[in-house]
Formats: sequence, C-alpha cells, structure tokens
Amino acid sequence: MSTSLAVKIDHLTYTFPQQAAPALHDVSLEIPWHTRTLLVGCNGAGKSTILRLLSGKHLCLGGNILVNDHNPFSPLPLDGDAGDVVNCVYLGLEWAHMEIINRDVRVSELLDSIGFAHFEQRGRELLQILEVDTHWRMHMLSDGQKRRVQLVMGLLKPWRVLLLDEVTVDLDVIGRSRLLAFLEHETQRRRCSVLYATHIFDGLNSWPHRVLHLDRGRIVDSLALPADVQFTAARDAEVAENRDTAGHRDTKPTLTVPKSDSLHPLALHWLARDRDRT
Ligand SMILES: Nc1ncnc2c1ncn2[C@@H]1O[C@H](COP(=O)(O)OP(=O)(O)OP(=O)(O)O)[C@@H](O)[C@H]1O
Repeated sequence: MSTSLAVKIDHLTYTFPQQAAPALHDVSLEIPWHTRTLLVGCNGAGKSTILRLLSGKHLCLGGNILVNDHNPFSPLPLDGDAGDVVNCVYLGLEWAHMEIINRDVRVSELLDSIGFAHFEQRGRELLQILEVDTHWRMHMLSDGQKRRVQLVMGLLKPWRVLLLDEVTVDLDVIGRSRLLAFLEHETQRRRCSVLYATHIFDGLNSWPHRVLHLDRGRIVDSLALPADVQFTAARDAEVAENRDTAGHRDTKPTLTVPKSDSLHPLALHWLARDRDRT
C-alpha cells in the first residue's frame, strides 16, 4: 500500500502501569518517507517509549499511531514489493542480553536461521559494511562485535520504518560512520525512513532531515535540517536562538550552531535548558 507518511502519531499520551505520571504527553508527529529523524533528550525524556510504541512493544491506548498506515500493535509481518519488506524493525540494547546471543553459536547459523540466503546480496553488503565474519562464535565476541551482528541481522530484511534505540553506542567510529552512510543510502534508494535515538552526536550534522527534542515526554523542539539551523564558522561560538527585530523569541525560531561535524553543541544547549526548567 502506498501512503504519503512513514509515521503518523496523533495526540499520543502513554502512562506505564504502576506510574502516576505519563511518560509521553500529547505527542503528535508526522514523518515523511525517505527521511532520517533524530530523537534528542535527557535520560528518561521518553525517546525509547516513543520508539517502543511505534514498534508495537507497548499498546497505545491514548491517541493514535500509524506506521506505514498500519497500527503497530497488529502489524502485518511483511508488506509490499515482492512480499519481502518488513513493515517496521526496532533495534534496541536489550538484544545483547538474550541468552541465544551468548551461546556457542556461529554467526552463519544465526544468519541462516533468519533467511540469509533469500537476502544474500543485501546480507553480503551488510557483512562488509559492518565487518562481520560469519565464522565468529557469539560467546567469544566483544560487545561491539555482538552489536555488529545484531545490526546485520536486524537490517537484513528490507524494512519500511527502522527504529534505532541507541544501538550504535558500542560501535567503533568507522563502523558507526559506515552504518550511518548505509542508512542514508537506504532512505535515498527506496521508500523507507529511519528514527534514531542517540546520545552520540558526532558525524551527524548533515545526516538527519529533522531533529526532535523531547523533554519530560513532550516534543519541545522540532528542527528541519538544513532549513532551521545555520552552522557558524566559529567553532567556539555559542548556540544562538535567532530572534525577531523586537527581540522576541520567534514561535518557531531558527538556531545558529557552531560549525563542527557534530550536533553535540545543539544537544548540550537543549539539555542544559531542560535542566534549567526543573
Ligand atoms: N518499563 C517501565 N515501567 C515504568 N516506567 C518506565 C518504564 N520504562 C520507562 N519508564 C519511564 O518512562 C519515562 C521515559 O523513559 P524512556 O525509557 O522512554 O526514556 P529515554 O528518553 O529513552 O531515556 P534514556 O536516554 O535514558 O534511554 C521515564 O520516566 C522512565 O522512568
């Protein structure tokens, strides 16, 4: 089915069982196809909760969520094209703690069990990008090597919407940079979109189309790149919110951000503001 949006969230409020306050308050969001969106926020801001709701891991009772026009809680396993496209893939940190992952099992066995042969060309590209050796035995791998295997497995089948929840945290810089380039290429060459929650901002300032800032369960900033952000030449400059001539903060201000290949100054600016609000 062809839709104009990858993700549509309307007035989503979500409260975990046994919690008094909602983890997400009245979140509305539209994510177009062929885009990459970055989620930025303090620990506990609600990034994982949004991604997990989009993946159908929690049931949404307040509001409405559509991922490629499907309710994520009753997803179709495969959709579109030759029937080989997964609607939504969520990759989070918990994978590395699964028992099977830490057993004496070869990477090739894991890949075969999820249909590597059927996606061989794509699989070989991912093995090369992430430098994974199919002879590796899982119980002998470092955390970063296990993460690479997780990514090869998770990205093997083409997806419509990819939800990355901090899974690049233990990749080395080359692996992370190649992965980001692969995802950029994916969103350019086929109808798909990526949402990526991270605390690592290096190498990201030309990667996302949109940067969303969450604070205590609300989206408090949403910037389109490059339209809403000017990167200054001076690396030691402060982040500045551009104001109108009367000095009022615009309802939708653009920002000036010190030039570096990192969105770290922007994240620091936002999170420091969140701390000031408490
Ligand atoms: N399983 C759970 N049960 C109860 N409350 C939860 C649960 N998971 C998260 N929360 C609460 O929901 C809020 C949002 O958590 P979430 O994991 O979405 O934050 P986050 O932005 O992903 O943080 P981090 O950067 O630390 O990963 C927090 O206040 C947290 O305490």
